[in-house]
Amino acid sequence: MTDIAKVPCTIITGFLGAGKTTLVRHVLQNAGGRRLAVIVNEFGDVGIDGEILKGCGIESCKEESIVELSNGCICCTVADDFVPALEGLLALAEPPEHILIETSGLALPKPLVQAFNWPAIASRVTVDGVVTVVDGAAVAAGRFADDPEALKAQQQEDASLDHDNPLEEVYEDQLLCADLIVLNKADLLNDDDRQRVIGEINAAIPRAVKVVTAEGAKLDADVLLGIKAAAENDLAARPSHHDAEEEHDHDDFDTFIIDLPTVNDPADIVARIKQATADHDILRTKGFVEVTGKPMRLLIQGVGQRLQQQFDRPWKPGESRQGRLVVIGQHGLDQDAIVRAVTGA
Ligand SMILES: Nc1nc2c(ncn2[C@@H]2O[C@H](COP(=O)(O)OP(=O)(O)OP(=O)(O)O)[C@@H](O)[C@H]2O)c(=O)[nH]1
Repeated sequence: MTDIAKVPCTIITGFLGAGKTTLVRHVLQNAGGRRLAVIVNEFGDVGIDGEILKGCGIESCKEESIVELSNGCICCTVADDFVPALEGLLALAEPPEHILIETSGLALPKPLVQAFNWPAIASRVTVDGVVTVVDGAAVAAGRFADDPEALKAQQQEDASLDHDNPLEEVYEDQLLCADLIVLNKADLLNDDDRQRVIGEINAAIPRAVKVVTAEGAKLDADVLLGIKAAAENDLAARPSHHDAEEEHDHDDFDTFIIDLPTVNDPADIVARIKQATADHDILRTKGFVEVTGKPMRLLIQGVGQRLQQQFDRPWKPGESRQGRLVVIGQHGLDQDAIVRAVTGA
């Protein structure tokens, strides 16, 4: 049972680029009168997600209600960052009625749920639900499954190898913690793929969890909020690959930022990022760049080889127009080669 005196919090998790920020933005824009606040955590931050959310254009959604945590993955900075951020929101003159917490795409949600049992906050907040956003197209393409050929080669080399696929582990941890799963990017799935992916998700979770399909993460706030799971009291039902560990790290993944030169034609930089993504198996790119003669900056979002770009807002007076691109991939990225490929230098 959820204690009605506690402020409900919804944790929105899901792998890199699944559509978490898109979902949070949609909820903010369709809040149905709820006073919401957001804590948003980015891995490899150039402040893209926070800015997208602050630009939601809703009058009732004040900037002070959107807190960015960019000091690493939220699951590892609970004491230093997350708990103080939550306390800060609760101390606002008009405290939120519901808090959305967007984790980074590499965060494990369970340590965050556990944090709700910390004495400093335990009596004041509860996890209303863990919503896991899934990139349907990425799952359908086998992004998180083991590559059978690679696995065979690994095992031939060392039969005792405890096989470990970091992408799959993060993805599964996020599924296993869920109270609701949003199968997003339905526009990129045919009916057969959708059924297959739903079947795979259900098979991966030992308890019954509802899966809803969405495009652009457009779901009614009433579906997402008010689940009343009190997940912090239900940790045993949410197994994690990292249960046995005192601490975990994110060494399996690399991130770095590339300074981008001003471009004359957006098509060139987009083509270069696409090529670098393909050549180096990059998981996620996001950032912005100045285009010669344009008063707006160009926002670039890449999830695997699928790239989207749009002029998102005018440059602010006095603002640095230095373009920046965050690159995230599995450990071992060839940073120098990627910088050369993207900048054309
Ligand atoms: N085709 C398609 N693209 C989508 C959909 N939902 C989101 N996207 C796009 O996917 C990209 C990533 O979306 P985000 O909402 O930023 O994903 P995220 O999970 O917050 O990403 P990280 O915070 O980097 O992990 C953006 O370019 C979105 O426009 C969808 O339903 N269909």
